[in-house]
This record gives sequence, C-alpha cells and structure tokens, in this order.
Amino acid sequence: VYHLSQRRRPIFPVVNDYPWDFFRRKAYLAYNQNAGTLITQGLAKHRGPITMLVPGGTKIVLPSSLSDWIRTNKDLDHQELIREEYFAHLPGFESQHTLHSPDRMLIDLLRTKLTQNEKIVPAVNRHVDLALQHHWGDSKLWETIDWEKDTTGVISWAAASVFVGPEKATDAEWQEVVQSYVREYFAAVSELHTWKALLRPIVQWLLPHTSACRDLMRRARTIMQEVVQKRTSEAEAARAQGLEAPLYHDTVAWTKQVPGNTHPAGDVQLALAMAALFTTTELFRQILIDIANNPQLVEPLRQEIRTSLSENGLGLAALAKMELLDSVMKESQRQIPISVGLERKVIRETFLPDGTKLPKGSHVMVDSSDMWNPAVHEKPELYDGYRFIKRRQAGDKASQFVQSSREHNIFGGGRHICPGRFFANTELKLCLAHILLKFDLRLPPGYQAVPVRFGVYAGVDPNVRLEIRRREEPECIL
Ligand code: HEM
Repeated sequence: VYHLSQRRRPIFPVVNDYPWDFFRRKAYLAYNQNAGTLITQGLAKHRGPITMLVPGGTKIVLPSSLSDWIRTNKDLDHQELIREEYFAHLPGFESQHTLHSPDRMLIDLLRTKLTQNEKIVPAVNRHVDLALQHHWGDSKLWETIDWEKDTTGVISWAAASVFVGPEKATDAEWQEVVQSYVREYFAAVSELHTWKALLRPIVQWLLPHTSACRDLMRRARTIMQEVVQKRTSEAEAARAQGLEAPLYHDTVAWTKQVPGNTHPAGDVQLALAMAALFTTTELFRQILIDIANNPQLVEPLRQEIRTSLSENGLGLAALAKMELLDSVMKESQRQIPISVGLERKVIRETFLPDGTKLPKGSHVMVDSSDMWNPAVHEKPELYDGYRFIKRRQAGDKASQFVQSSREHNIFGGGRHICPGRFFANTELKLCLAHILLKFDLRLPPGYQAVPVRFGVYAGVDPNVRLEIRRREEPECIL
C-alpha cells in the first residue's frame, strides 16, 4: 500500500498501519480518535521515533528527549510548514502569509513591542471591563453565558485594544469581521484539506468558507484603510496647528513605523486575530471551567489579586505577583490534551543525533505526553491549581506560565517560540482578575467537561453551560 500511495517508504515504524486497510479508513479513524494513545504506546514499543498516517500524508513523532534537538536545528522550520498546511498562498488567506512571512515583520513587532510593554496595560484593562459589561452583563441573578460568543467576545475586545486601537476595538462591525474571519478561516482550511491538492485551485472558488474569507478580507482592508487615513489626517491637522500628533500604543501605529513594510493594515489585523484569538480564548474557557470546578481556589485567588494590586498598582509588576493565578493558568493548559508540540518541516536533509536521515519535506513533531507523565508530575490526572507554584517555590526554573520547557511545550520553543505568550499572559490575568473580583461562577451540578480531540490536536468542551452572576458587593479596585 505504501509503495502505491507514498513516494517514500516511512523511515520509522508506522503505528496506524492495518492489514487490508487499502483506503486507510481504519488508519485515519485511529488517528482522529486516538492519536495520543497511538503515540504513547508507539514510542514505548519502538523506543524511538514513529510515523503516523494522517489524511494527506505522514507525520513523524519524535520522543520528548529530542526536544532540544528540534528546538535548535536550523534545518527545521515552523513557518514554512504553516504556510503550506494553512494555504497561505490562496486569495483570502493573505493574513496567514503576513503572520508567517519570511520577512518576520509581525513576529519581530510582537517580540519588541508586545512583550512586557507597560504602556498597553491600562487599555487592555479598560477594554476587559467594557467587554464584561457588554458580554457578561450586570445581573445579580445566575445566568448562563453563550459559551462560544461570550468567551470569544471578551478576549477579542481585550486584544483589540492593542491590536486595532481605540477607534475600532469595541466597534460591532469590526468585531464581527475579525471574529467571523477567524472562524471561517479555520473552517476553510479543514474544508480544503478534504480535497485532493490538484483540485484545490478550483474548489477554493466554490467552497462557502473560502469565499467568506475573501469577502471578510476585503472588508477588513477597507475598514483599516479608513483608520490609517483618519490617523494620517489627524497627524497632519495637529502639525498644521503646531501641536503634537496623538500618540497610539497599538499595532496600527507600530506597523506604520516599520521601514519598508509591505503588509496592508487589514492583513496585519487579521493575522493577529488568527494567531491570538482562538488560542487565547480556548485557554480562557478551560481556566473558567477549572475555577468553577475548584471553588476552593476562588478566595485565595481573590486575596492574591487584591494584595498584588494594592501593593504594586495596576501594571506588569502586579500581574507578575499573581503567582497562584499564573499556576492555575498553566495547570489549565494541561487539561487540554494536545498530544504534540514543536511542529516543523524539514527544509534541508538533516540527521538525528543517532545518524538517522530525515529527508527534506518530512513533517516532524515532538511528543507532549510529559505533561501527564507520573514521572514528571505527582498525580498527573488531578487538577491542582497549586502545582506550578509549588514547583516554582521548589526551585523549578521553568514553571511560570510564559515559560516553555521539554515537559510543557504548549508555547513551542527555539526561534519559533510563541512571541505572543507575554501578551496572552497579560490579557488572561486581567480578564481573570476582573472576573474573580466581580463575578461568581458555577457549572451545573456534576457536569464533567469533556475535551474534544482532532487527531493530535484537542479543543475545550464546546457544550459547557457556564453560569455567572455579578457579586453582591463587587470589588471595584480594577
Ligand atoms: C494561550 C495562547 C497561545 C498559545 C497556546 C500559543 C501557542 C503557540 C505555538 C505552539 C506556537 C508555535 C511555536 C513553536 O512551534 O515553536 C505559536 C506561534 C506563534 N504565536 Fe502563539 N499562542 C498563543 C497566543 C498568541 C498570541 C496572543 C499571539 C499574538 C499576539 C500569538 C502569536 C504567535 C505567532 C506570530 C507565532 C509564530 C511564531 C513563529 O513562527 O516564529 N500567539 N503560538
């Protein structure tokens, strides 16, 4: 079967190869439903890398002992993999090209401007407050939030305060464009993957999600052209009157300062939304589930937030002092069962430390099961909000939320490590501080959230009915 359907014979043992499975139905079903187990058992059995058959090709999974090798190897690339797998060349998907452009404009911008930038805190804080009023309301009676819309909305407004800036952050049309684009984009990518590569250049014009992306991309470009134009006129008017032009602390202003930038402002915004919205919202949802399921954490968290804010004022120092919250956030990452990290494409033939050749074009990734490994974590099956603060106090140097390590590689590593993780940290801590001080949360009695699995990836339970109410005496220190 391999010789007919694969150009190359897999170098490592295949873990989902079954007799008489000519069309790979069984192989793909096993991958979709059970990738985590296939990986753990396969790595244990073969004591080395394994191959998985996946729709459209094969993926090589390396044991976590090779994390450092992958992290530092220059023959492996993350961006090229993403550009290819997420169809960055298609019309309507230009934002993916901007996000993973070889010029690294946006990545460098995030690294320099969005990492530990004190100036963005007040705007994010204000927008979190506005977002909670808008999406979560003022009721002191228990109400069920719209799990998809009211979690995405909060994160999207908070991020927009720094991405698009004050003119559009809470604008209904802009929010609709951005949030719909991210939804349509991921749906379009999944839809396109079900078609043979040869047919994609044709079907891309006919499929509803791909068409929606093109339309939303056009709208984003038009809206952003107006924003840029408005700011230019504003600056000219100020100059004409001998005044200083207004100062903005957002990606629109920062992108304008990049010499020779060729990415349209609309593309930059959709690129940011694509990288930041789904990832951060998913974790936000998981943290809300875990806090609701662990009410004993609420008072200690509230106390920590009050103390950090009263001793440091609102700013990065206060957020850094929220160590229990930091630990809770990292522990919640462990509840989303993503089986791999550090996905890379081999861009030049390269060799594993034992001399095995990895051919150009291979797709490699690293096993993430250390996150649930009893040799790494005591009682890994339990949710322990204090897990990472205890490790930190015991001297573990990689137990903070923004840190990535071999045992916990949710933010990747090496030169492609997520440049948005500091911003995600700021945004999530501010959202959770507001929520903890102003709301009570609960889940229906006995509700067990069940994550969904898509092959090696996973998502938070989409059917949660989270109930919220404003606290009787909300603490207005934020
Ligand atoms: C909890 C939220 C987030 C998670 C779990 C996450 C996770 C990741 C992961 C796993 C990677 C690939 C790293 C690698 O393979 O080494 C990545 C890359 C990236 N992330 Fe994030 N991310 C999050 C939030 C954000 C945010 C808020 C932004 C933007 C503000 C962002 C921007 C990016 C960009 C631009 C890249 C590409 C880096 C490169 O290719 O060099 N991410 N992220």
